[in-house]
Amino acid sequence: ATFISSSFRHSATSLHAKSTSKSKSKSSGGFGKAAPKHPPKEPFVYPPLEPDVIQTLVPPPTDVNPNGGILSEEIYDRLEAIYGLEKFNFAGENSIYRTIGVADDNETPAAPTSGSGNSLFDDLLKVDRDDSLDNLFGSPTTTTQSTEQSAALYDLNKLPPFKKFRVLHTDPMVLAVDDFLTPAECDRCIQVSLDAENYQGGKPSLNDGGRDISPLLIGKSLTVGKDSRSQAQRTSTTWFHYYESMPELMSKASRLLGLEGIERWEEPQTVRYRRNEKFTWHLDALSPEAATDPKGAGQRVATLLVYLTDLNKEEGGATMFRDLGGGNEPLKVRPQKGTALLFFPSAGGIPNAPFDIRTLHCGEAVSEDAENEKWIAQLWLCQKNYTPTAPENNLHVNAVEAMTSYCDSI
Ligand SMILES: O=C(O)CCC(=O)C(=O)O
Ligand SMILES: [Fe+2]
Repeated sequence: ATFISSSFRHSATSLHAKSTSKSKSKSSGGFGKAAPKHPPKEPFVYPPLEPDVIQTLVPPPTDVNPNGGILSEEIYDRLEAIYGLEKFNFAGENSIYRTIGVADDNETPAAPTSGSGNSLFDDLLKVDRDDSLDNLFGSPTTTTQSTEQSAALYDLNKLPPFKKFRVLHTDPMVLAVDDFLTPAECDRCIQVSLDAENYQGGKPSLNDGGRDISPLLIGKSLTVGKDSRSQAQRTSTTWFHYYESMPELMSKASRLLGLEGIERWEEPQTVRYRRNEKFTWHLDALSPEAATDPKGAGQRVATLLVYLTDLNKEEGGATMFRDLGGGNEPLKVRPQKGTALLFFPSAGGIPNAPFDIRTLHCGEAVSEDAENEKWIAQLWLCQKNYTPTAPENNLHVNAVEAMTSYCDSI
């Protein structure tokens, strides 16, 4: 147990590593992410799930349509009861969303009843937690650290509900939403990132009002070596974007989760994996310390990742969930252009745990001879309103105009 808890602490500390050339402290990652500058000498090995926890796993339904289909009532019920998403993919044509009553704000998220006993994670779970963590998925808080007032002018109802779901795992819930972004929208997300790289130090990208909206590039690609040091790292490149330069992603992500505004989303990111690049096993949830920082936005409650390029089975680049494959194999999600992957890093799992250890995942290496590079766009939803820190002066409210015209254009 001592080994485990100190290792976790090491990972949590790495969250505070400075990693940008603009001397801005910015972490791209969650709990357990390796810091680019001071990687551990050996890759961190996560302990296997304990038998009690393994028993809580519920595989996907057997009648999954490989081409995607609408969600069953049971899945909508789970999304509401466990994850607090009362308006997930809310009413519309072909949507089976129905009103089941508003969840009690004081209710603790449903969790499996089997106890953790002498869990290897007991030390970790004893960390003092803010009471609000017991209410992870309650209604969005009305208080915000940020001074912005983003009166939502956009009408997310103008976007049609999503219809092509694949339930990849039931508990913890892992969903794929096919055709989430159009191919053109995927290409644009990549182009916005590449333009910034080309103009780095040169001509900035300007919005209609003349404001510089170039994304911030934070991780230069590192060559993967054969030694364990380099293999322990994220070797890809990450961009932090202005909300206003990603109106499609912000609008559709909020529409999917049934949110009315975008204030709880962290900065949109894009990640590029060249051949041989990868991201090792980690949890997206924040460390208990970071998640309970009164100045912060609480825990990360949802991860939404959109594949911007296609890679076939042989080309690698899958998102892998170590413990959700139903055997010794991990659950592998192949990058399919336009498909969104949604999972929940911090609800469920073992009772009273500050995160869901069952969602341990990684970005598999892109193979040497893959035809396409792997590109993803990624968003994290926080428990409370989030105050963006990158790029400079990034504000949710600045996206209202772009999102309004995007929603109006649909
Ligand atoms: O690239 C992937 O498939 C996973 C990326 C990821 O898990 C992350 O960036 O947190
Ligand atoms: Fe992740």
